Amino acid sequence: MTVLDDILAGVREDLAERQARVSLDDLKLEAHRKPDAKDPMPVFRGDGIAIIAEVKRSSPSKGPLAEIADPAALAAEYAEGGAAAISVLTEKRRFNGSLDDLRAVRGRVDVPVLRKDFVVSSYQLWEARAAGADMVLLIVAALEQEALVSLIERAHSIGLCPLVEVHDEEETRRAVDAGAQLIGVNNRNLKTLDVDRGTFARVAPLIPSNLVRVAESGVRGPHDVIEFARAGADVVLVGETLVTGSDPRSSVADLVAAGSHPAIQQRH
Ligand SMILES: O=P(O)(O)OC[C@@H](O)[C@@H](O)c1c[nH]c2ccccc12
Repeated sequence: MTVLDDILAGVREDLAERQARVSLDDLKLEAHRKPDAKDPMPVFRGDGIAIIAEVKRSSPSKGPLAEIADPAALAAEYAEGGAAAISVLTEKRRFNGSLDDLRAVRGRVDVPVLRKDFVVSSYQLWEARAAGADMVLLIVAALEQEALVSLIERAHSIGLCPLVEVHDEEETRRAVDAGAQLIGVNNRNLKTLDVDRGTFARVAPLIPSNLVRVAESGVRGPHDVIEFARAGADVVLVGETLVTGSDPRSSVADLVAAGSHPAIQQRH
């Protein structure tokens, strides 16, 4: 059993509990009352490298990372530093996240918000929209191809922008075939939790150049942003470095500045 299988088993149990408490119809009603979702794609395709900054309390590899007393205040600092979007972990058991964290962040920032979780059912897409998310993560390694295709389509129809996550060549082919427009290459293998920063550069060439490429995980600072940008990233997603650092606003600003370095060739 891989770490991912283990996480997914917990996710399914928690999901069944929520489904027993809140009907899909009620969720849909709540989702329809929300203002329209914000489309992150124009900014992701714009000048410079966009930074997605993550609210991450804990990780399966390291345990607790940071005491985040006020996730909305942290997200506001990220946005002030120039983050193009905010990612919020909502998985409970391994990441100590919640939809309450997402709602709090949504209430504070104007930039698009990503629900970072292990989505296996369209119920979770409605939950995301009802909590005010604009984007949702879909992990190829966690989904059969048919489910991946249908969750991508369903996300679009709800107004959510799916970020489709891969970590090898085969998963990348599946993501492209499934119609993903925004593909995240996770430098961390979710089956072993190992980080290999070479993953992005290896896999990115398989992503057609009209799609948007996101480099995820393992960013220690501006230097890594420049490396991923040189390897073809349009967007870089950063968590641990920001939550464990002392000044999230200026840390994000430094990453944003690195991403507009003149040595980086723009692809779009
Ligand atoms: O903390 P890091 O190494 O900067 O990584 C952030 C993000 O990429 C990571 O949290 C992540 C990427 N894909 C995921 C899928 C599920 C949970 C978490 C993740």
